[in-house]
Amino acid sequence: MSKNNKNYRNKWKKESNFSAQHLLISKRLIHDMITLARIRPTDTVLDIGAGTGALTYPLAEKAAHVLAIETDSAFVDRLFSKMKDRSNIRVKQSDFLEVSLPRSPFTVVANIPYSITTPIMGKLLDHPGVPLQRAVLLVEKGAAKRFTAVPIIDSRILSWRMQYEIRLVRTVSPHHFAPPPQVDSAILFIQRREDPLVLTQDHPKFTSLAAYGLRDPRLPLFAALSDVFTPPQIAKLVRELRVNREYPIGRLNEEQWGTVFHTMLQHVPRHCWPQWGKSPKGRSRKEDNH
Ligand SMILES: C[S@@+](CC[C@H](N)C(=O)[O-])C[C@H]1O[C@@H](n2cnc3c(N)ncnc32)[C@H](O)[C@@H]1O
Repeated sequence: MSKNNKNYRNKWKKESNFSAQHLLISKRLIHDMITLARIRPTDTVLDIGAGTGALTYPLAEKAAHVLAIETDSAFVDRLFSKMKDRSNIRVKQSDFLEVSLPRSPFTVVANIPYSITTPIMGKLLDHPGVPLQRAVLLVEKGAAKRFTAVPIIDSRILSWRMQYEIRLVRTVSPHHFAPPPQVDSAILFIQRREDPLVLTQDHPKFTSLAAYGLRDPRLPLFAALSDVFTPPQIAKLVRELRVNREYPIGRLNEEQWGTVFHTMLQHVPRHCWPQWGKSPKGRSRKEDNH
């Protein structure tokens, strides 16, 4: 390491006490993220892990309100000292995972702490009643790939994607940050679906079906769902899905899962629906052949 780099690292270490504080230093990237978020003058925007405000201040120029959440007290002091003339910024020194989310529609634009990416995603996306409209997040590239993977073999991610479109916009190299992280990052774009594939009130039923159906994503569809649907129902279902009964369940897309779910709601007696953490009771072969 060169002497300059060493000095820089030591200085940085003194300033922060958390090794994942990779601050954004690319004006271009900040501009691109905010443009992607299509902020309107009436919007409320959350900046999760605001750091020294690289995103917070430009966001405040576009939005009605910006809520900057940050745990590090040194960063919080800097955020306060720089916000004098900005009355639409609220700084909250808090763990994001402990914060109450707004009850009215909001957007998130953030370079989040990578160490808690999945808990952050879960807090934003697990409950469709949370009025998140859109999010533009910088995350580790590996995580972005996992959230946008095709086929979808993770039932929690599938449940998110029934409510939200999730897209990996582009890879971001480490030199956009100081200090640079050891991994590539990516811009993740999350947009609430105008027509969700599952209604908010049905979401818990869907998450139970998804967890059960994807318990082994390699299973052929007829075997994976044999406790839920009767053989004639499976035969009709696979025709609608335009696949054959041997098709691995882990290869269904979001729209196909929507069809499976709505067929279950319509034609399968309630006592045969999977319940969270339990196997379905099983279909008796004598049951009606809808
Ligand atoms: C990757 S840095 C981003 C900083 C800033 N947004 C930027 O782009 O320059 C992540 C920030 O999240 C903060 N942080 C870490 N854990 C947090 C948590 N649980 N809640 C809120 N902020 C957290 C860190 O202190 C750090 O400032």
